[in-house]
Amino acid sequence: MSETFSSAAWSRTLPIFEAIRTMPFVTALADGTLPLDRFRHFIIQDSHYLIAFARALALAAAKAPEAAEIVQFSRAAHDSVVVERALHDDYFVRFGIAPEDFTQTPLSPVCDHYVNFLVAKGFAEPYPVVLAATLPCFWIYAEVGRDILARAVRPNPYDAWIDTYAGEEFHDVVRAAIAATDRAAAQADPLTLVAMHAAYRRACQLEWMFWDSAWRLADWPVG
Ligand SMILES: Cc1ncc(C[n+]2csc(CCO)c2C)c(N)n1
Repeated sequence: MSETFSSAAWSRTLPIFEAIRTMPFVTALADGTLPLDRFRHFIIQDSHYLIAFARALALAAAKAPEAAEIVQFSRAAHDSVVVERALHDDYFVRFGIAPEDFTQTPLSPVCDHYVNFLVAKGFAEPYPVVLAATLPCFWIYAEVGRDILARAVRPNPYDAWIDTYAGEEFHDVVRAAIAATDRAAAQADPLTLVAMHAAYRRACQLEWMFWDSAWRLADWPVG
């Protein structure tokens, strides 16, 4: 049998994953030394991001060829909004982010790019490419979560965040997203496969940039 899309995509982008694993934001999150302002920046931006991610998943659900996949991706869209609400109800309170801090903070340049990338793929591309664009969000997060868990210094101010993403329940969702993407790739023509790999790589790059943006407290250079 030929190699699956997911294993080819993972090995082609391994240097990006390695770069994410070792970046200052992720390292500081694991050892508990991450300055609060950087975590605050990250969760405010993530809150914006999760809504767009949900929209892209809902578009994937609408394009899915099988009823089971409509359920799978509309449930993932639902879960993404639930995670977003939990950020407000739990993390925003815990880390001292007032509702107006959120409403008055626009999307950072990187978040804006990632959001527009996901929504554009959702509207303009066929089902397999939409899945490839959304897969790194699931997969890289799960692997980074696992990796952080393995070296986390406990107790850690970010324990709750770490435990969510390293949990087995989340890994089941990730495995299902990988399997659906591989099924879609197995039916895809060569040009669609090329587009899938390009979308997957770009999303990996944006995952790296998202953490980096929070570490730098990045904002628009002119306002
Ligand atoms: C930039 C960024 N990338 C990935 C995730 C992870 N994530 C968010 S929702 C979801 C699936 C639905 O629960 C996953 C995997 C994130 N939070 N922020």
